[in-house]
Amino acid sequence: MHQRKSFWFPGNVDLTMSLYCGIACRRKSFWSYRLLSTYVTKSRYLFELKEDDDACKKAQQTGAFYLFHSLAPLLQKSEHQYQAPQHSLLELERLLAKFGQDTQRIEDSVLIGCSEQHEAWFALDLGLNSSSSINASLQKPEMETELKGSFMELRKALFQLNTKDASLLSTAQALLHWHDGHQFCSRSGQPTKKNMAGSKRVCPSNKIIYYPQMAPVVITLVSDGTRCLLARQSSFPKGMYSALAGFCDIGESLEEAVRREVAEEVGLEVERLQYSASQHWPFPNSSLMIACHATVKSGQTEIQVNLRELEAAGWFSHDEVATALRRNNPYTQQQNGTFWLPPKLAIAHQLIKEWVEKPNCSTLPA
Ligand SMILES: NC(=O)c1ccc[n+]([C@@H]2O[C@H](COP(=O)([O-])OP(=O)(O)OC[C@H]3O[C@@H](n4cnc5c(N)ncnc54)[C@H](O)[C@@H]3O)[C@@H](O)[C@H]2O)c1
Ligand SMILES: [Mg+2]
Repeated sequence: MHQRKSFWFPGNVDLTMSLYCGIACRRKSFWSYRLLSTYVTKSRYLFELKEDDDACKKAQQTGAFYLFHSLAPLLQKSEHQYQAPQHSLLELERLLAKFGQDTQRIEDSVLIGCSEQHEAWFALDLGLNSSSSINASLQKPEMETELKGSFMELRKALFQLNTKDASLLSTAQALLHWHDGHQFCSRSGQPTKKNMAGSKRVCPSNKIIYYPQMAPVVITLVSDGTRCLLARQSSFPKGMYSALAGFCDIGESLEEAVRREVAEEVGLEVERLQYSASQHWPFPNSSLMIACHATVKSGQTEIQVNLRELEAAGWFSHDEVATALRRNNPYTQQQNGTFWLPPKLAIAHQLIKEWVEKPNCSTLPA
């Protein structure tokens, strides 16, 4: 889920293949497609499915579907983990027929990715009211029995999924959630219509196009050179402390948002800033978490907690944080009363871990 530091070539992109592809594209010959890297052909295939409703419908024939009920993904338990089962179009049609539903409902599905072999992946919610089908939501317990799994709240399940499923289901849930909340045009009040892939909705009366949105959020680990600042909101699970987070205001740069949020929440001014990584976060609505390290001026470390935003904030030593990372088991720590950190999948955890490994990471002026 984490997008690492390089903006242009994330970790798994083969640079040689990308350069090769550049040459192939300029030649424009029939064999150029064969020279494109797997990643490029996959990206272009997904782009085609978003743009072309017929191609997307065709992709459903050989595609795989992830099922949801009222935004909770269908999961099956295997040993220590949960996994998200896939269903073929045929299996889905049979399931809908068994529950007296028409196959029109499949048009509510959204495209969430594809395999390297171009098997397209879709997500479909069987619990939300359907805009394509007149039938109401399907009964959850009956569906769970039939599907040999359970629809689990994503927030509870996310940390027990493998990285691929966690990322796919977060994308799927965010997209299904967005469609559910954008059924009508805010200008005309008329029902909007989604394209086959679910990458946009259009108002048929005035042609306004609505695209799925994410809110940018900055998350900052503030350090004074030797200690880092962790805080908690009253809504956090008992004992959990995290880095400072906040939504960007309209018109703000990333740097401005970091400075303002730190000032607002703990009354400090940051001096130096370094971008670390980013992450899509589906709760409560889609956010793009942008993680940074920042440093306060030495001697200006007195925290003034904004109690409208936070319950508590404090400076933690390198040893304290390193120890908390090593024993990061929320269940035992809640009982012991010791503080604990967000789970591995959350970008806050990665940011804190990065600081523990390299405490002087904030080097750029804010
Ligand atoms: N993945 C992670 O590691 C991680 C860690 C911490 C926080 N987060 C996420 O970051 C988000 C923001 O953190 P925060 O709650 O401290 O933000 P915040 O400090 O900006 O405070 C939230 C308040 O900001 C206002 N606000 C402004 N724009 C908003 C918008 N677009 N949507 C909702 N509220 C908006 C609301 O009044 C809201 O109550 C949260 O949704 C949280 O789930 C993720
Ligand atoms: Mg905040």
